[in-house]
Amino acid sequence: MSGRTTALTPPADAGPPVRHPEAPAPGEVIGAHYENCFGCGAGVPHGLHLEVRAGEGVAVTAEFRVKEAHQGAPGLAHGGVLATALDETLGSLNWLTRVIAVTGRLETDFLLPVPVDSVLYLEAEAVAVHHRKIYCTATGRLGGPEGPVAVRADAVFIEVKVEHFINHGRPAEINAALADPDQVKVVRAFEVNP
Ligand SMILES: CCCCCCCC(=O)SCCNC(=O)CCNC(=O)[C@H](O)C(C)(C)COP(=O)(O)OP(=O)(O)OC[C@H]1O[C@@H](n2cnc3c(N)ncnc32)[C@H](O)[C@@H]1OP(=O)(O)O
Repeated sequence: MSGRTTALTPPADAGPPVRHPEAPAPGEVIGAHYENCFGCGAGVPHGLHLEVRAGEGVAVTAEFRVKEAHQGAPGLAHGGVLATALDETLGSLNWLTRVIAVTGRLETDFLLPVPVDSVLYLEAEAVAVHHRKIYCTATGRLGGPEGPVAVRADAVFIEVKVEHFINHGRPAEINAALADPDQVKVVRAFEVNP
């Protein structure tokens, strides 16, 4: 055992998440953070193409239309794809706090089958912060933002430095992302505070 705690329940001395003063206004489309991101990028033909909007506090909403390329069983979304949709929505919270963080733990409940062509209405919220750990939760509903919950997740994201990506990412993509003349795109590729 490493001795480190991976629990999804915040410790008693955890604090509230803090919305960055320049976070997008509630209702504003946040947009893709990186065009080659499988979750949100327009450059990935079979990607999820999530459209994420800022919510109140440290919360976001997103919509994901399930396509044929996302099947597991015939006519139904693959569970791993649904977990990806939850993960990507949770990852978008980074842009509201302007903290760079990656998924450490993601625990998912699959409650209802999700058919191809249906729209999953996603919502994610950061609930607590303890040092580098951000505790957050997400749901995906069918039929509308108030519909029945089909999938849900609890997660712990871990704050990292931008070096996490620069040291571990394939150099071709890292160099291309850093070379983009659009500085907002550069910082968003790594969800870094500009
Ligand atoms: C740019 C944004 C894109 C968003 C896309 C959607 C989000 C994603 O999918 S991100 C990609 C998937 N995730 C990854 O690739 C992460 C891979 N893992 C890692 O790189 C490392 O394990 C990392 C950085 C998470 C932690 O490593 P390290 O920095 O050494 O942390 P470490 O010092 O061990 O632990 C720090 C704290 O985090 C906690 N922690 C570490 N790992 C976990 C875990 N898996 N679960 C819960 N807590 C954890 C530790 O308990 C410790 O807490 P405390 O301070 O209370 O003791």
